[in-house]
Amino acid sequence: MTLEEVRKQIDVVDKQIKVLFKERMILADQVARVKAESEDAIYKPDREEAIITKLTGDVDDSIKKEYTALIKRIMEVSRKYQYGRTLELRNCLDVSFVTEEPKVKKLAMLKHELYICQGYSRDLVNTVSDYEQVMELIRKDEADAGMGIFEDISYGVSDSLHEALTMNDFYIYRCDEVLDEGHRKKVVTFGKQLVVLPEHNRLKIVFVCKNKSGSLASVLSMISDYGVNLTEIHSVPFRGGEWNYRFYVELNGNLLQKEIQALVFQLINETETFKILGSYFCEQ
Ligand SMILES: O=C(O)C(=O)C[C@]1(C(=O)O)C=C[C@@H](O)C=C1
Repeated sequence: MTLEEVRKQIDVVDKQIKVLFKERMILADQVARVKAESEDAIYKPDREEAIITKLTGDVDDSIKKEYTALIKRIMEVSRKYQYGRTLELRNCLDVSFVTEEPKVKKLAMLKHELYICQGYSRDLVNTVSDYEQVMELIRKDEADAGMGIFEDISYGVSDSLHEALTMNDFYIYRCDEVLDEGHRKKVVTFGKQLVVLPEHNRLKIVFVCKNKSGSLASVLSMISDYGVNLTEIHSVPFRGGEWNYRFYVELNGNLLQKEIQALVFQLINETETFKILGSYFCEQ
């Protein structure tokens, strides 16, 4: 057979797959409706495992892994579709945010970072020695917001600020690039509430995924399935406890967009822990 002839046959098979795929998505929509009514979880790992075992049992070893990958993928896109449909059917995204930036009269910062203070008079900045204290001042309403160096092009990310935001439920709502003696730094402003403005183009998230093969890959392919660009990723091991990692990710998108809401909804439901760390505008 010539290449042309084989390709013609592939085209025929692809058409058949397309018909069946559309039928399957109609069924996925029906599942989503039933589950939206009963408020049942979309992701059912046991059911997926049972489907894989049943279908792959009689498949030749030479294509078993490939077939398993295909079935997994079909169920992944089925879930993606269901998350989007569910959000249309019932407003169940449990993320609260405000749509106005806070007015900042008093700012809290680390003493040794005062030199990067953006747009505020240094006399009005309350300086302390660690981020826990910065956040404590905001909590006690002795400051309206905090500011700190989040990333430095020469030295990397600030683990302590990432950790403090994660552990204290604080959110970034501004990100400015500052040039300091040739070092480019990302300086963020953060506060007690998640602020989402229409002009924001970044969403910072942190998640922990199951410590098993393919978990991180499936989260990354999920992000890509939504057509969302991932602009930064790094991992940090947990302090103490079991050996596992937190993944910090910056996405290109805005929480007011339906697709981003569906992605967040899926991440909340399919990762071990998930948190939004901020929404902001970034020029880069
Ligand atoms: O059976 C279900 O509960 C479904 O939601 C359907 C389906 C599938 O597409 O086969 C999708 C998601 C679940 O994780 C399991 C299976």
